[in-house]
Amino acid sequence: MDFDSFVLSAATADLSQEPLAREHADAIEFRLDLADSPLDQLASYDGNLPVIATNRVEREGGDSPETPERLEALRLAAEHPMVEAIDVELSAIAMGSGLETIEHASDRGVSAIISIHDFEETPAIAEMERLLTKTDEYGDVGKLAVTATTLDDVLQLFAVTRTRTQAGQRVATMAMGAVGRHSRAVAPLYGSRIGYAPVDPEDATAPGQYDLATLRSVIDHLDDGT
Ligand SMILES: O=C1C[C@@](O)(C(=O)O)C[C@@H](O)[C@@H]1O
Repeated sequence: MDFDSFVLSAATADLSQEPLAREHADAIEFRLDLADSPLDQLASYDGNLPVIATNRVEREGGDSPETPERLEALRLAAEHPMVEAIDVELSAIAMGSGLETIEHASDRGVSAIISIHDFEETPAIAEMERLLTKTDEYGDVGKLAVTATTLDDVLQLFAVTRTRTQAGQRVATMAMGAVGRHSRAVAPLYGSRIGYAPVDPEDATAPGQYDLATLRSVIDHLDDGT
C-alpha cells in the first residue's frame, strides 16, 4: 500500500466484517489487540480489501500489553499476502523494539505506519511537527492522533498536516474526541492519507469516530464539492 492517495480504513477486530466494509472502505484496519484468535482469523481471511495490521499497545489506547509476543504477532501478520501495511508505535521504536518488525515487513513489500497517540491533549505545533518528522525516519506514513479540546487545537493539527505534506512527507492525522470529530472528514483535504472508521458505530476504536458509511460519504462530498 503506497498511501499516494487517501485510504479509508474500516477499523475492526472481526475480519468477517469485510463484505460489509467493501462498499465504502479502501482497506481494513485489523486490530489484532481487540480480536479473538487474530492470527487464525487472518489465516482464513479471504476478503478483497487489503489489510493494515495493528496490534495496539495499552499505553497508546490498545488492549495489548507490551510483550515480545505483541510484535511477534505483527511480524507474523506481515507474512500474510493480504497484509499490505503494519502499524508500529513511535514509542515502541523509542523503547528499542519495533525496528526489526518494520524491516521484516519491508522485506516483504509491506509498508509501515509509524503512529503516535495522545489521549490527553493536542501538543504545541512545534512538538507535533517534531514528532511527525521523527516518524519519517522509520516508516512510510507518520500518524498522529491527538485529543482536541478546542477548535484551535484542530486548526493547529490541520496546519501541521499541511506543513508536513508540503514538505513531501506522507502523514495521517486525526483529532480524537467530540471537538475534533470533524477533523476526520476535513484532515484529508490538508493532506492526511489515512482515515479510520468502524462499520458499526458501536465498535468505535477511538473517541469521536464516525461510522464508515458516514465518513465515506462526507469525505466524498467535500472532495467533489457536492
Ligand atoms: O491509530 C489509529 C487511529 C485511531 O486511533 C483513530 O483515532 O481513528 C483508530 C485506531 O484504530 C487506529 O489504529
